[in-house]
Amino acid sequence: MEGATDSGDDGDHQRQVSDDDDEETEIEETAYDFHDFNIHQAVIKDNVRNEAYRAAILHHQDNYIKDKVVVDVGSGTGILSIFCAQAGAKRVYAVEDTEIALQAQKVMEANNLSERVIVLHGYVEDVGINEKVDVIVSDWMDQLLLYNYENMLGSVLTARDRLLKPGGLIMPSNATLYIAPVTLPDRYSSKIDFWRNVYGIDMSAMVPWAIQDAYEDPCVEKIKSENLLALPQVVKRVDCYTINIQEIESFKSRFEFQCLTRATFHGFAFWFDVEFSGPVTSPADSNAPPLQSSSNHLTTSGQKRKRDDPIEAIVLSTAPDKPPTHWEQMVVYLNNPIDVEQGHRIEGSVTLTPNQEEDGPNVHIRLEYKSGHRSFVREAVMR
Ligand SMILES: C[S@@+](CC[C@H](N)C(=O)[O-])C[C@H]1O[C@@H](n2cnc3c(N)ncnc32)[C@H](O)[C@@H]1O
Repeated sequence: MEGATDSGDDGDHQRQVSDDDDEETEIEETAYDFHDFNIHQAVIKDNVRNEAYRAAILHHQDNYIKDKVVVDVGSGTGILSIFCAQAGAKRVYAVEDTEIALQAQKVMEANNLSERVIVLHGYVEDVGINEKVDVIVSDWMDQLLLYNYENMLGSVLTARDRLLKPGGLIMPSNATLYIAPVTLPDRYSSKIDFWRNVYGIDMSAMVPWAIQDAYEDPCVEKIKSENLLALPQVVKRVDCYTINIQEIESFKSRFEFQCLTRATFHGFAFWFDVEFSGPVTSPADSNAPPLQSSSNHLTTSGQKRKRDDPIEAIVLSTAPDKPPTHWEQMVVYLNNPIDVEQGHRIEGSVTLTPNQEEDGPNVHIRLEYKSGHRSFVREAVMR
C-alpha cells in the first residue's frame, strides 16, 4: 500500500522530475477528485483549526514530541506532520489513503523534510509501520463529531491500539458533542415558511420537501449564540485514550432544555469541541476540578480525569460563540416550529446510528422531543 515515495505513477496534474535528472516530463492532466481537493482546501484555510493544532503541538513539544516518533493519521497535504517535524520530532509517518499523499510527498521534498516525514500512501490499518510511536496526531472530526464518512475515529483507535507506546500522546485527547435548540427565524421563513401561505393558499404539505431541498437535511449552517434558545447539553464525550469503537456504534442521549427567552423554536443544532491534553498520569479522581479553558475556547465542564497538564488545556471549539471554523454547525430543522416562552421545557433524546449502505455510509439521527403536552419525532440522515 505504501507508494507516496515512489513517484512513478502520479495520477495527478503536475510536473514530475523523471529518473533522468536532466529531463522534465509533463504529466498529462487526469481526472482529479475535487471533492477531496475542496476538503483539503477548507481545512488548510481554517486558521482556527490550524492554530489550535499548532499550539497543542508546541505545548507538548518538550515532553512528548521532540526527538520522538509521530504518526499522523489521515495526513492529507501533511500540515500536521510538518508542525510535528518543526517541533523537533525525530520521525513522522504521514499516512494518507487518497492520492493527495503524492502531493504531500512533494510538499515534504519542497520543504526539505522528506528525510524526517515519511509519507505512506494507504490506510493506516494496512501500511507497514515497523515501530511503536510516541504520538498520534489526527484531524478526524466531523460536524457530528464521531461519524465522518470514513469513520476516521475508528482508524485513530486502531492506530492507538496497534502502534502507540504506553503513556504516548494522542492529539486531540478528548472530544465532546453538544446539542441545543435554536431559533433561526429569517432562514426558516425565507426558505420554508413561505409555503404555508402562497397567495392565501395553505401549501404546508410542501414543507417537508422544502426542508430537504432548501437545506441538506441535516444541514451545515453558521449559527450565532443569539440563535441559541437554551444552554447546550452534552450528547457524547469521547476520551481518545480509553474509548472503544463499540461505545460509539450507536447511542442514545437524553436532554432537557429550559428556554432562556420567548422565541420560535426552529430546530436543533449540534457542534463539538476537542481538547489536547496529555495522557492520564494518575487514576481518575472523581473530585478533580474541571479543566479550565484557554482563552478563546469553551470550558469543558465535567472533565474528571486527571491529566499531566492540569491547569490549561488547549481546546478547539466549533461552538456558535467561538471564532468560525470550516465545520460551522449542524442543524436539524423541525417540520413544525414551536413558539416557546421563557422557562419553557423541551425534553427528549437524540439517537445517533451509523450505517453502512450500498450508496455509502451514513448516520441516522433520531430526535424524540416533548414540548408542553405534545410529543414529536424528527429523523434525518447525514450522508
Ligand atoms: C480532514 S482530512 C485532514 C487532512 C490533514 N490531516 C490536515 O490537517 O490537513 C482527513 C484525511 O484523512 C484521510 N483518511 C481517512 N481515513 C484514513 C485512514 N484510515 N488511513 C489513512 N488516511 C485516512 C482522508 O483521505 C483525508 O485526506
